[in-house]
Formats: sequence, C-alpha cells, structure tokens
Amino acid sequence: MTAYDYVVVGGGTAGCVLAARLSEDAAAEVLLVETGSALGPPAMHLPVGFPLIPAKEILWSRWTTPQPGTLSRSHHWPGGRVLGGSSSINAMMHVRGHRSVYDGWADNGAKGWSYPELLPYFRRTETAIGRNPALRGVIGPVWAAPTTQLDDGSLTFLGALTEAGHDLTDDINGERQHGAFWCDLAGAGGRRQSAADAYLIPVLDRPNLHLATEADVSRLVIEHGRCTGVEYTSFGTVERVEARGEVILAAGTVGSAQLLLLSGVGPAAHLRDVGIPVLADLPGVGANLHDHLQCPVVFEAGRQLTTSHGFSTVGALVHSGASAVPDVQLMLLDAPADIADVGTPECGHTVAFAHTSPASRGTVRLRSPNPGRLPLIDPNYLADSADVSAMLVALGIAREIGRMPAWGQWGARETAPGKGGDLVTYIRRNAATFYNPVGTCRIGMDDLAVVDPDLRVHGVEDLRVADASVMPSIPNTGVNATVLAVAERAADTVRRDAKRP
Ligand SMILES: Cc1cc2nc3c(=O)[nH]c(=O)nc-3n(C[C@H](O)[C@H](O)[C@H](O)COP(=O)(O)OP(=O)(O)OC[C@H]3O[C@@H](n4cnc5c(N)ncnc54)[C@H](O)[C@@H]3O)c2cc1C
Repeated sequence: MTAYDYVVVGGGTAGCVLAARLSEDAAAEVLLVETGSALGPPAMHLPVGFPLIPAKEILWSRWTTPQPGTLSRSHHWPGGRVLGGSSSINAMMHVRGHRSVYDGWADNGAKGWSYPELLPYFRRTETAIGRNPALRGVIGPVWAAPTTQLDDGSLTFLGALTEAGHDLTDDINGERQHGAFWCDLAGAGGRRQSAADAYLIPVLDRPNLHLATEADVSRLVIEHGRCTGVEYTSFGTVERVEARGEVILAAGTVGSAQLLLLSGVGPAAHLRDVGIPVLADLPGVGANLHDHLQCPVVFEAGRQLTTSHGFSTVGALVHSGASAVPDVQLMLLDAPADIADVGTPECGHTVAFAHTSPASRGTVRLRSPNPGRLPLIDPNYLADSADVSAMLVALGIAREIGRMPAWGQWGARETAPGKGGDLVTYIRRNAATFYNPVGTCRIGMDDLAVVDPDLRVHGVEDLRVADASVMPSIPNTGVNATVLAVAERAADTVRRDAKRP
C-alpha cells in the first residue's frame, strides 16, 4: 500500500489550497484525490462559462428532496466535479462575508475564527491591486479585481441602487462591507481563475505532490479510533492509500458529510438505519445544512440592456432589518427570468434578490450504504418564518430599485410578481439556490459540533475537515472567498501540528 504524510480528499476550492500549501514542505508527501477529471472543456475557463459547459462532463447534478417551504419543489444543486471543484464552474465573484459573521462564529464556540483572526488568511489568498493593503492581499495566488468591461446594464443598475439610497462602497471586501459595489472577480486576463489555476497547477511539478484524478473516494479507513487512510475506486480498481500523518476531508458540504457517514462517523441511529457500523457517534454530522435562496423580479423593457457576464458585476449588500449583517444581496441579470404562469417578455431584465442570513437548517442523510448513491439533501428552505419575512422585505427592496428613474431610458415595466397575487406564494414558487450550501460539519465544542476549532473531527484521531461544510453559519454572500481562507488557515494548523520530525 502506498503511504503519504497527508491525504487530501476532494480537489475543489479547499482541496487545491490544502494540497498546494502542505506540499510547500518538501519533506511532506501529499496526495490529492479528486473524483472528477484533471481538465475540463475550454468553456470552463471563460468567465461564467457555466451555462456553456455540457452538464455531465464536469458537474455533480444533485437534487434536493421536495421542499415543503417551496411548494414541494426539488431544487437542482450543481457543483464542480473536476479539479478546482465548484470554483471551476462558479460565477467567479470574490467577496468576503461581513466581519460580524466571523465574529459570530468565534462567539459561538469557534475559537480563533473571528474576523481579525481570519483576516491574515483572507489576505494570504489574494492579490488585490490598488486596494487597502491593511485589509486586502498583495501577493496571494488569486487575482481579485473588478471587471474592466463597463456595460450599460451595470451603469444603470448602479444608478438605480444609488437613487434608492444604497451608496457605492469603494471596496466591499474592505472597510465598509455594505452598499452597492463593483464586485471583484477571481480571474486574470479575461480568464477564470479557479483554485486549481491559482494554487495547484503552478506547483504540480513538485516531486512530493501527488495527484489522483478520476479517483472516487468511497470511505475513510478508521482503525481503533484513528483515520489511517482512504479507499477509492479508479477505473474499476479499488485502491487503498495510507496516511502516515493525517487525512483532510475537503469534499464539500455534501461530499464531506456523506463520506463521514459512509465511514461510520455520524448520528448512531441514522447509521444503524442504513446498515453502517457506528465507529463514532457524532450527531452533528450532516446537520446544520443551510444555503441562500435567490428570487427574481422581472421587468419588460423597450430596449435590451447588456452586461459583460450575463449578470452585472455591480451588486449590493443591504439590510432587511436592524441586524448587524447586511443580509440581502441584489443582482442584475441581463435577461428576463422565465416565471411560471406569467411567461417571459421578449426583451427585459431581472433584478434578483437573495436573503443571505437564513435561519432554516436542514440535513444531509444517506439513502443507503452504497457510496455510489447520491445522499438525501434537505436544506429545509423557508422552514423558519423569519426567512419568509426577510425574503418579503428583500422582494420589496428589489422592486423599489426596479422602479427608480435610472431605468427610464429602457422603458422598464415590472411583469413579475406584478400587480395582485400573493407575494409569499410567488417567493415559494420562484426561489432557487444561490449555490452556497454550508454547515454540515460545523466547527464548535458543543454536542452537535463535528470538528473542533483546529478542524479535527471529534472522536476520530488524525482526521480533519476543511471546506465549506465546517462553517457554523453562512457568510452573507458567495462563500468561495471564505472557503479559500478556511483552507489557508487549515493548512497552517496542519503544518503546525505535523508529527514528522
Ligand atoms: C454554479 C455555482 C456558482 C457559484 N458562484 C459563486 C460565486 O460567484 N462566488 C462565490 O463566492 N461562490 C460561488 N459558488 C460557491 C462556491 O464555488 C463554493 O462554495 C466553493 O467552491 C465550495 O468549495 P469546497 O472546497 O467546499 O467544495 P468544492 O469546490 O465543491 O469541492 C469539492 C470537491 O470534492 C470532490 N469530491 C466530492 N466527493 C468526492 C469523493 N467521494 N471522492 C473524491 N472527490 C470528491 C468534488 O468533485 C469537488 O471537486 C458557486 C457555486 C456554484 C455551484
């Protein structure tokens, strides 16, 4: 059996950071195992190539269970199944959460994860030229910058946001983390920069960095309370590799919870139900699943506006109420969304809103002990009435922005939700994922926590989780920048704790 010091499971946003940082130590043998392929189609490298990418090639096509909160609809949950993971197919928006999100983590048991403590890791991830270097990175692998392509849609949207009282902040990742903003994108020279592009590919020639792609991990090997390696299937052959030091799970919010459960680490009753021997009774595994929901307000227009990316890279983060976190994100799409029973105007645009601090919590659970079967994903959308109320407020904010004088030049008229009709039903019928599931292996020291603040799995030695799943609560915007910082911090911790001489 081949042995490595570190085995990183999942070559997505977090896995690429971990493999690159851990292999900086030339004496450490590092294996990165990814179920997807090493390369994707050319469209993957274009900004927002996502709609052009043939789905089955590099995508996880997961579906949620029917959601009572959204009129029993099942929601498509795509994810990247390729080196770079979801950072290879995402919308490239590079935004940190509001500082109060991370301070909340630290206040609730994630010691060491406050914003000031995470800031060095956020800075380490990026190069953000022209920004305040006290808050932004200057020599990190990810090139974070706003687009240089100005478009009429973004300028109009910015005008409307300002007219509605949402003033422009000079840097949403800087001092003032609310208001309208020009979003930094992760990319350089007009190309997407996934975590694989930024971190992994530049160092693939390191002799101590080993890569197994198209290698599907089916379980962690846990012996006498210690994780000693992983088992994966590659081209029909089952391989087992040993971890002399540690295994680090970075298979994403669904994948990491699924692998822990398949390996006998999780709520004992559930594991027994599906016929998996219980190695560690950890009730929080797969719990605390949550995600942002977005919803469209559609406008018919006399003329078609355009944006550079299919959506405007101008956005806004605003408050639905009195909370410290700006919990509503607003976006402009340069096409009218298709709304059931209303139809799609020929010409128009969509102002989309998302509630980004949801209270509803769901689960990831196994259907069977077969690793090939996708798990049951239940984000429990809109189960908490506070989320419904916040979505209603957010809808009001989006509609108000859509009515501002700045749109006059386009002759815009709202077609959905439009006049009449029940707005709660409209939201339940039309809300969809904003693609940011987190939380199934959350950090903490309470009975439902899965990992401790150093990301070690409670009750299993030499096993950590480091990806979007460890977040105790969701950042109030896209979570990719936070995943990069989580993985940077994790790599530091693993190297600090290294058992090798
Ligand atoms: C369509 C879309 C658009 C998005 N847009 C944005 C955006 O603009 N801005 C933003 O901040 N965030 C965005 N996100 C979210 C962001 O990309 C993710 O939150 C982030 O990539 C999660 O990182 P991760 O490392 O936790 O998981 P991932 O990046 O998903 O990586 C998990 C990896 O593990 C692999 N894996 C899983 N199971 C196994 C197994 N059994 N064996 C081996 N490998 C396995 C997967 O194939 C994958 O490569 C978007 C996501 C999507 C899907």
